[in-house]
Amino acid sequence: MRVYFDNNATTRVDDRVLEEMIVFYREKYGNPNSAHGMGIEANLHMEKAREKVAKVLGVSPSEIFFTSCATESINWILKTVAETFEKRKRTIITTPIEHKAVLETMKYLSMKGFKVKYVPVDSRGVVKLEELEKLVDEDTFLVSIMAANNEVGTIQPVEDVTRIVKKKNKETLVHVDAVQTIGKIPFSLEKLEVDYASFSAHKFHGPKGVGITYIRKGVPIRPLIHGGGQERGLRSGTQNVPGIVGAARAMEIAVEELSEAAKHMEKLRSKLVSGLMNLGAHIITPLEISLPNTLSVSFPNIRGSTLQNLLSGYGIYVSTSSACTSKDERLSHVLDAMGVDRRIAQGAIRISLCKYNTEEEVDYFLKKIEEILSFLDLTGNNRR
Ligand SMILES: Cc1ncc(COP(=O)(O)O)c(C=O)c1O
Repeated sequence: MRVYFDNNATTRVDDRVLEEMIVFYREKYGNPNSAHGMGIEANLHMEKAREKVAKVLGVSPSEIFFTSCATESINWILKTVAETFEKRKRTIITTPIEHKAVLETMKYLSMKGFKVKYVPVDSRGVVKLEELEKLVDEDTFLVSIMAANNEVGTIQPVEDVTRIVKKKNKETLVHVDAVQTIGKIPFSLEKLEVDYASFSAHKFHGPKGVGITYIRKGVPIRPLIHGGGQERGLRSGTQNVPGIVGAARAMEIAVEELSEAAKHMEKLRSKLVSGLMNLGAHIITPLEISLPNTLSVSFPNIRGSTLQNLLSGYGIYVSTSSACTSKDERLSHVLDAMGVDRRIAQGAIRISLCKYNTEEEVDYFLKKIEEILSFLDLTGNNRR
């Protein structure tokens, strides 16, 4: 049996998405920037995809730009917005629990002479709004916050964040890393005072290699990648038409089937929570304010990486922290910022579910965890 419980890292492409994409490899493979019939055809489908994405997010198609991944979208926004403000304002604010795509870009900006401020989070991983209010000042040109955390699943009060930021300084712009929201919780930009947002198709049963960037009409932005002037002169490079078509279809499906999928994942997660608690696990994820698919748990006396390896031997795939950093033995920066006890943090594994997971998989997982625990108790190996 193969059990894939690492859906915050990436997801299986939905068959319906794959089916739509294949046509654009086999038949409609024109370059969307070519002036002839095949180019026009590809362009038409790409623009239809842009319209679909815009509709789902409640914005205008002219505010949607396609990139190669969310990491590119985030780099693009943070670096070029900083560049446009360079001579007037130099403070940028974020949180310590962001994805490395944000944190490493912030490090780069700091090296370039920008002042990066971090708003602390509480023990559940929720940003401290009163601290945010204190930090935003006249010099703050951008606040970047994630809508939901990839490691523990905590959902941020994005609406309160934007309200507080704009109240304190109406010129401060807001970027939301919304990568983990689609297909898990309702997320629309329609009523949010957000200026930029980033998404990634491979996180919601779409293909790898497609980032979706929202840039509100009229806000500052410059190209990060220069060349042929695609994406209205702001992101050069021939667009990934099959990927873009797939991304739009995946987003449409994710939103149409959200309530059913969320209920299903929540049900499986509840079963996992009670099963794991019976085995002595410590639940890290703040269940009531988190993504329904995410569960960060820790067992005393077993390293998360050891448990991950043993589970992998049974064909069960979980992660110890985010996929980009899980080969790194250092403690998770997210758990550290939440003030999680070192022993608990060392034992943490992340289970992240999707619509395809089943009760049988949960039962198999719980059975194998129990076997591993009793084996370790018997042998006394692998203890910290
Ligand atoms: C919250 C968050 N932001 C950004 C990213 C980066 O996305 P991509 O893989 O599309 O670059 C990820 C992926 O792990 C993520 O979870």
